[in-house]
Amino acid sequence: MKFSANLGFLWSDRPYLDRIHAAHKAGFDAVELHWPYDTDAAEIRAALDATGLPCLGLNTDRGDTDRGENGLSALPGREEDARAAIDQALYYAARIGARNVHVMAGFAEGPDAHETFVANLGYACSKAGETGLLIEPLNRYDAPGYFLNTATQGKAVIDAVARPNLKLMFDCYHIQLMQGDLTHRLTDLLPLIGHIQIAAVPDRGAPDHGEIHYPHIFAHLDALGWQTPLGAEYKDPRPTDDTLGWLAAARA
Ligand SMILES: O=C(O)C(=O)[C@@H](O)CO
Ligand SMILES: [Mg+2]
Repeated sequence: MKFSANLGFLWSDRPYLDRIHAAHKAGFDAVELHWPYDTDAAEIRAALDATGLPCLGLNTDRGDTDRGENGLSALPGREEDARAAIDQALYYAARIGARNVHVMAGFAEGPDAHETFVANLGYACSKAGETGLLIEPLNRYDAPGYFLNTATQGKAVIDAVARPNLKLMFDCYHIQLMQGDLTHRLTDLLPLIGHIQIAAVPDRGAPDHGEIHYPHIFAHLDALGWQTPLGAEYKDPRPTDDTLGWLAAARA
């Protein structure tokens, strides 16, 4: 199994460029970013080229975080802002060679939000070119009021958009908190999944403790033929270099 370092969380005590080199030194196979927009894309690209690490993805801008926004694409009436965020993410992704853009839904509910999300995702699919698009259900404990909460709802949105370049970001941490049954769900949804992330449940630490026995998940994904690096997206109180025993164990 291969692994991607999510540099939104791992080594978050240092600048993005240093995080890429830290991930390389630690033996990760890829990296992924959250919101790298304050860092010059050419510099990120140079660090990726220097390390040989592919970048698996980044997120659309959240909007006005001072007002608590966490994505714009499911917000009725905010289509112009949502599409500007999609354009910005696709442009940045193309410059650094990122494989995917995660289009963030935001805090919204109801049929109008669903329709808005579907329309904005349709726009993103038309503009994405070679870049893949992802949507990610977030759990209700960390993100109460977020539009997209379950893999089941994610599938309904993907079915409604009906475009081959839109897939599900299956974050085992969020799905375990909302629905569980990870083994069957990964099997059933595999054709729709574009990226998989991991963290311990419920504390979102390194994937070496808690409710999810990750050696089983890794073996299961291996048996299913999954090859894309799994995104290590965890927040652990220890310095990142001290949390990587799970990575060594998975490699053994
Ligand atoms: O929180 C997560 O999980 C993510 O993957 C973020 O990129 C989106 O909030
Ligand atoms: Mg995630």
